[in-house]
Amino acid sequence: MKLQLAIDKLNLLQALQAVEKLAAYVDIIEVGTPFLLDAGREAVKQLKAKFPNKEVLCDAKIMDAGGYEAKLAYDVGADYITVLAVTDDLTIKGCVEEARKQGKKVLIDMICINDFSARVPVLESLGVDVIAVHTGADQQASGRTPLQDLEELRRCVKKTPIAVAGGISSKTINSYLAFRPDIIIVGSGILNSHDPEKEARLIAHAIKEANK
Ligand SMILES: O=C(CO)[C@H](O)[C@H](O)COP(=O)(O)O
Repeated sequence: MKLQLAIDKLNLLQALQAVEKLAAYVDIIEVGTPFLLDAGREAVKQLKAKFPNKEVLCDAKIMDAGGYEAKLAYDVGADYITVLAVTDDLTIKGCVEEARKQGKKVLIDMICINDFSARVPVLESLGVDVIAVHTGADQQASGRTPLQDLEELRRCVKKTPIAVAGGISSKTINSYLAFRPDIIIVGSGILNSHDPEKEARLIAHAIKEANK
């Protein structure tokens, strides 16, 4: 089980400084969508250059032009790109083909998918590397969490690694660990905490215990 740190609301300098302090606890560094809009591919490039032993995920939330957009991210050092499960299968296929060419990975974001039992087998047949349930920031504001979605994804998936994102913190992590996701994605839980290092340590410790 890996910890992915989602960086959404920092600028590039703040992100480089934050990862410097948190790197010991983190397996995957996520250039979140708002951060990508703010800093562009330079964020992926600089984080990969500064932390070559970490995986870097570019949360481009691709919706069209799959192969082309995936290549833009992989070419600057991304190990993973994200593509939305709601999009056309051809877009996902384009991302997977580019990933296979470059030895990289595709993470599918299930945001706004309601029928998991219909969509998950198709995604698995397309050869995606990770399927993630995700309660978005706007959905979180209405009180939703990704816990039930994770439970359902665990039931529907046959072979693909799974991930979970959406408002997770050290206080709630154990309920998610019970479903054994392969990647736990945490953003605001760590970066908005009054002590980000302590929060990252607590979460990494919970994951380490679950991995035993
Ligand atoms: O993809 C995202 C927003 O679209 C976030 O990166 C993801 O939800 C994790 O952040 P948080 O833990 O703050 O919810």
